[in-house]
Amino acid sequence: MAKYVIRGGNRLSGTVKIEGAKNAVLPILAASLLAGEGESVIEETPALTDVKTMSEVIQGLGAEVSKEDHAIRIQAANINSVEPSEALVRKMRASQWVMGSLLGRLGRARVAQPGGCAIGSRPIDQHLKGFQALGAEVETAYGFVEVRVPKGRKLRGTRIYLDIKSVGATINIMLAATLAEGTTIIENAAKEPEIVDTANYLNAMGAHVRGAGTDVIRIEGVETLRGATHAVIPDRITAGTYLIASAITGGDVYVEGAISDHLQALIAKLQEAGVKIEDDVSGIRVTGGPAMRPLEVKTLTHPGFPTDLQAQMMAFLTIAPGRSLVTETVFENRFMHAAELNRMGANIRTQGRTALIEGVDTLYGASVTASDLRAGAALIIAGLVAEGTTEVYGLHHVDRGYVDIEGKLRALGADIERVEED
Ligand SMILES: CC(=O)N[C@H]1[C@@H](OP(=O)(O)OP(=O)(O)OC[C@H]2O[C@@H](n3ccc(=O)[nH]c3=O)[C@H](O)[C@@H]2O)O[C@H](CO)[C@@H](O)[C@@H]1O
Ligand SMILES: C=C(OP(=O)(O)O)C(=O)O
Repeated sequence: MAKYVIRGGNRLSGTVKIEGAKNAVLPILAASLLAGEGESVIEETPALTDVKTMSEVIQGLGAEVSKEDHAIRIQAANINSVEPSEALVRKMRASQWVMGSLLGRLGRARVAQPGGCAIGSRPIDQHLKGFQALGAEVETAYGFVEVRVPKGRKLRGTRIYLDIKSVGATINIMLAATLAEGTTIIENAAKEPEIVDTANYLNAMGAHVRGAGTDVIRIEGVETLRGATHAVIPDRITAGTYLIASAITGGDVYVEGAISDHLQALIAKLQEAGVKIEDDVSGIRVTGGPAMRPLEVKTLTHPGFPTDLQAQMMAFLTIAPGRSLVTETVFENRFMHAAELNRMGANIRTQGRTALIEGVDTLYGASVTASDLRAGAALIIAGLVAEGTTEVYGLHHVDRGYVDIEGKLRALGADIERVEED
């Protein structure tokens, strides 16, 4: 079992470079299955376990996949399966996105049903509602979802209103609709930058997707798509994590590659807490901190405050003077880090979807466990300022979304090491 050992108290300073976004490269790899001809080259892909898993998922379906440096090359002409490996699908929820691509390309997909996870039950009813509206038959049985275009028919474009602004459903429906007959309009679509990036890749493949990044996405179906070269956008959640990590230590860090437009909600909140933020075309500089004032933070879909930065923000607020309030509106159970932060001396009370944080003067090192990816990031952030030594377990979660976080934090001056235990 691996753990991070962190001796808190060092101020971070220097430059950290941000890699490609996990949540963009995953749907883009799924989208690459839509290419009936030609090679796709996906550049700026981060070396994460989730990216490896998605590469294995599409490889298992017959795609030829090779990796060189930060690029992944995919040839999807000879897809020969509509059933991704159950073991891989169960490892990672994002593999649900191959459903949209396989349905669009081959008219059928059979995919293991995702279960709930540490942050909520996460149903996929909106994905399936969209596929049905496009004319697919949907059957769920024996732990699998099967979606199929009836014999002799094609997917037909239509108007789909999402009851919930779901990132996953917006992308899955967009993927299937690219090769449907006629025009699909997704209303109440999610607007995350990763959806825009996926749409940009689809358009480079020859798709006609307009409006990604707004509430209404319009997709005019085309006959075929071909491979394309695309560079993935920088990871706004990783960037936000380093901004918060620097701020809690009162540091001075330049987050290279971070796009301030993608991080407006976080930047506004850090500024409200008294942290100084400056941005230029190449990145964002954060100076000062920790928080001088408490905050009220409510997670929302983009451009609201991202749920994927909620845990890290909560860690930041544990030592903010006064009483902060965090409300989680996206996932129903995303506070498991609160109890672990309390083990480090924080004073957090959760009730339903709200967490009340009474700022304390000092956090103390403890042995804590990450329940999910961002909980892991939050515990590392707390460890950076805790008195004494913090041990963070559950690193397989952290490896899903952060490339060499210990090396990057060490380069900024943190005392952190990864220790492999028997
Ligand atoms: C790989 C990836 O990109 N994951 C991101 C994606 O997850 P994901 O795509 O799973 O998140 P969604 O936007 O779909 O989920 C938002 C909310 O809608 C609910 N819901 C969703 C679909 C559905 O059919 N029915 C339904 O009820 C979910 O349970 C959740 O409560 O967006 C989330 C919200 O920004 C991020 O936290 C995740 O990091
Ligand atoms: C929740 C996340 O990812 P996933 O949707 O893959 O679980 C995340 O990136 O914080």
